[in-house]
Amino acid sequence: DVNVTTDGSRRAKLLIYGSDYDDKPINGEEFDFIIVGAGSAGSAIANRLSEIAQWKILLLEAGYPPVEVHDMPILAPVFQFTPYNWKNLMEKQDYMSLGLEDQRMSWPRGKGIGGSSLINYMIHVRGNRLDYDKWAAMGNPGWSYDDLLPYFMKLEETRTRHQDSQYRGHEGYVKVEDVPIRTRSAETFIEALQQMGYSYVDYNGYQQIGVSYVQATLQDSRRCSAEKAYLRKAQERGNLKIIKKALVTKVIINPITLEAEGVEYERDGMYYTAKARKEVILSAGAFHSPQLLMLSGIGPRYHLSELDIPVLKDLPVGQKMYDHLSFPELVITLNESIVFKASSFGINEFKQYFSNQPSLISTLGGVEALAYLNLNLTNRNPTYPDVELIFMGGGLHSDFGLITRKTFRITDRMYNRIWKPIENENACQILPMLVHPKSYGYIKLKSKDPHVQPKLYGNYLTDAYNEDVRTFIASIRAIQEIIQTPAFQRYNAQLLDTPVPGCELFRFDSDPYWECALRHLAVTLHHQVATCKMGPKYDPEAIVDSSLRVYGIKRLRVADASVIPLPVTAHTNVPAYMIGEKASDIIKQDYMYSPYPNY
Ligand SMILES: Cc1cc2nc3c(=O)[nH]c(=O)nc-3n(C[C@H](O)[C@H](O)[C@H](O)COP(=O)(O)OP(=O)(O)OC[C@H]3O[C@@H](n4cnc5c(N)ncnc54)[C@H](O)[C@@H]3O)c2cc1C
Repeated sequence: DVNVTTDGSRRAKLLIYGSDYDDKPINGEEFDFIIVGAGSAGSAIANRLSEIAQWKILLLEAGYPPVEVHDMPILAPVFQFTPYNWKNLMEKQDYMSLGLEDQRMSWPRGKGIGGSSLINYMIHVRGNRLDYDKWAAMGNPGWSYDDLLPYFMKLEETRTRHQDSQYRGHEGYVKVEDVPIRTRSAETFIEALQQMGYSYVDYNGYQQIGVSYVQATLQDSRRCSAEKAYLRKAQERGNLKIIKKALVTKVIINPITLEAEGVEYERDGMYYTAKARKEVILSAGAFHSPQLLMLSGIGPRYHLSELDIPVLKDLPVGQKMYDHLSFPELVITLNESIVFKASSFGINEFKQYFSNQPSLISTLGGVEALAYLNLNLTNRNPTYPDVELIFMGGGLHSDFGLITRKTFRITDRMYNRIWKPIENENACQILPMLVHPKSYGYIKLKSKDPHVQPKLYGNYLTDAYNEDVRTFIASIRAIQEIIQTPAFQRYNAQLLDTPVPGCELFRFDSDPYWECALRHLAVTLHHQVATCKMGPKYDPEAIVDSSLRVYGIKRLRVADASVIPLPVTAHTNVPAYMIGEKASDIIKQDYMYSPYPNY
């Protein structure tokens, strides 16, 4: 039906690439601001800056506009196999990813108008008060939780049933909803944690420690991407030009004055330039903002010299990168059918979805509930979690190993041994995610050709005191306790005890066994940060100051997840939106007081 619409304004013609945002490349034109990357942060900035009618804004995006099926939350993992993913792989790491194809972890990133918010799982978490208070304490004025709360509230319209209203926004562009369908296994998870003494909380409100159904970045049970939230209306303003399929190849910097003057970009094999009267803002994400800085001569001197890139500013770009690692192997079998099953999925689900009834199509690829626990390992503050537990009312077996496990590159050998035998059983999964890892990786350029992806090093589970492994094992013990609660035992819940192939030599369930299992099957949940770290001038790792200006280069800022200095107790989409909202206000204030802000 070509008239099928999701919001009354767009038609199924969007199934064709690029039918919206029907742009033409421009050459040599001047804009007030050029934003690179239409992802979560870049879209927010484009919207907010274009509120100033006399400013002319250019937003350049390497990927395509979204299509109608992006709206369907259940398809989240599928987009990793499409051109909407940059499809990066982590470099091989010794004693890590032993159960993954070629021992290389998949590190997806969204490529399109909407960025990673087009392919993410829509889990809506802002993080803990102490995350942001740490940022401020590190010498970043204006970034404490109290400073940022107005932005977290401004960006969202919270529609969830349970909420701490005074902490939540109700008029923002990003819509936050409950998932309309829930399994009884998720109810059981909530009940189990309550039996262990945890409260049901709004984890985006007063207290994060506790348990909750997942809050989702959904609008009317459909994906609410950055494109939908921030760009659809804003592009109708006459002063915002969005160009798709525009790969920015470098920032043009005057080598004498060290001022950013514009950018060079490539589209369909042709090269163009655009000039910035005021500023260039990099919002190309945690892999590509550092890549672009380095390609433009801003980065570690030794590394740029290796590639014959003239050095304009020696900064430790990409030298530190934190990420959130998770472990998808903890499967719980149950004796009743209270989980998602592939057999319950059929044409009816589509009918329900298109007639705006609760439907399985609106589920977040199986993610149903979250719990935040303090295991007293990485910190002693009882209000500050060290682990997030992600409850899925199904698992890697639910789609017969055809999609989700392939997003993680789990080998056939692993899948066939662990998950295949339970494909027809009632089973759910709890994934622990380490929120404050001690280990960190880094990024390097592979080539000075902007079309070649950078090299990404995870360096997981390498911290000196093995704290990351110990925290993971403590979280596995916590999950074992959860399974033993009366709530779960009502269903005779059992942790699957098939040994991970390669770890049979260790006694099952011993600490060394779990470490071995982690080194085979731990995977990223795609929250890479800190590659263009924000910090004060005296911080030897800092790339941008607390106004997000690149040290030593005028008229150039970075505003996206790459500036996050330390891992947050969150998935990183909401923090990226917050950074976009805050950056826009900083920029507006700078230029409202003076046309030439004082660098
Ligand atoms: C598979 C997956 C699942 C996730 N699930 C969740 C979740 O459930 N909840 C959550 O909170 N977070 C989740 N995240 C993380 C979250 O979506 C990202 O952290 C967030 O979107 C990052 O925003 P950003 O603005 O920093 O970058 P992005 O949104 O990645 O945007 C960067 C944009 O820049 C463009 N770009 C890059 N280089 C260039 C160039 N040279 N020229 C022009 N354009 C360029 C890219 O194509 C992209 O559109 C997930 C991420 C992934 C990949």
